Amino acid sequence: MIVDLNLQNKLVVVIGGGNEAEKRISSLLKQNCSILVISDSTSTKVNKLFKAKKIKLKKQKIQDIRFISEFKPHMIITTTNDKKLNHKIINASKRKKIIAYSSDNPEESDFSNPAIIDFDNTIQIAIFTGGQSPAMSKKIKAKSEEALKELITKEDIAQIKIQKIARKFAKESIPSHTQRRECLRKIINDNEIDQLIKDGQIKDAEKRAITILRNWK
Ligand SMILES: C[C@@]1(CC(=O)O)C2=NC(=C\c3[nH]c(c(CCC(=O)O)c3CC(=O)O)Cc3[nH]c(c(CC(=O)O)c3CCC(=O)O)/C=C3\N/C(=C\2)[C@@H](CCC(=O)O)[C@]3(C)CC(=O)O)/[C@H]1CCC(=O)O
Ligand SMILES: NC(=O)c1ccc[n+]([C@@H]2O[C@H](COP(=O)([O-])OP(=O)(O)OC[C@H]3O[C@@H](n4cnc5c(N)ncnc54)[C@H](O)[C@@H]3O)[C@@H](O)[C@H]2O)c1
Repeated sequence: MIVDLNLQNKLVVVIGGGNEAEKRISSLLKQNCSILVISDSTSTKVNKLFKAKKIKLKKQKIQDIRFISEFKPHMIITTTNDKKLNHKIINASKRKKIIAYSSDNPEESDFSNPAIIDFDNTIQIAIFTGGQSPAMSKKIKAKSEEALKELITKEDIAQIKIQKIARKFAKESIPSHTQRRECLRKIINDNEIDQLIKDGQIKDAEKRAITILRNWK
């Protein structure tokens, strides 16, 4: 089942600082969570992220699971090339009811990582084969990305941003769920908003959406 984790303001500990850590960290960076990497050695990319203050880093070889009680993370991702250690960490996380992921142990991890096609940090499309073939996920991602770029336009992304503002306003000003839905649909299908977005007049498109909301009865 593909779900979206809410990691807002949570601490995520990543053990290991190699290739796999890089992949997991780059997904986490989009989540507005704190990231602490603990690893005895780190790749250039991980070092750069530390220098840019995007992540915290502890250069340390993990030998036991004391870091769990020390940092009390919400989630633990272990990416070391030491299978025994990864296993020890995932077992301890489970005992402590902490969400856990191990790069070499999909069966015992609490979640999986699909291949993600991202549009402007606004739309994410996931490709997943249920662990059958990561390489095929990668291939299908590359194929789909080209086709989807034709389908999903800048205008769609702008409309999503307008809808975000409009939904907040609608939740405060229109009490009925059915009416809110109708009003938001009207904004999506409004020709004037559509044209303003196409002309790059995003502020005016937002204003027009708010006018529709204000006049809704
Ligand atoms: C899609 C993607 C997303 C991402 O990683 O973010 C992803 N793997 C990617 C690439 C990739 N990974 C591997 C290869 C080499 C070929 C091969 O082995 O097949 C390639 C291809 C390449 O690199 O070219 C090796 C590998 N992968 C896993 C294991 C462990 C095991 O199977 O036990 C091993 C063996 C390690 C070893 O041999 O030591 C396990 C998983 N990999 C998953 C995701 C999950 C299932 C996803 C699904 O079913 O769709 C799962 C189950 C992990 C999970 O639970 O999250 C990303 C491409 C996306 C992109 O590039 O955008
Ligand atoms: N899920 C996937 O898609 C996928 C893909 C490739 C590899 N893997 C698996 O992920 C694991 C890691 O692969 P990688 O390519 O990132 O390896 P890597 O060698 O690039 O990185 C391993 C990192 O772990 C650190 N480390 C090792 N022992 C440690 C310890 N005791 N304490 C702290 N840090 C320690 C190393 O310093 C290094 O930074 C492998 O077990 C591999 O089988 C999974």
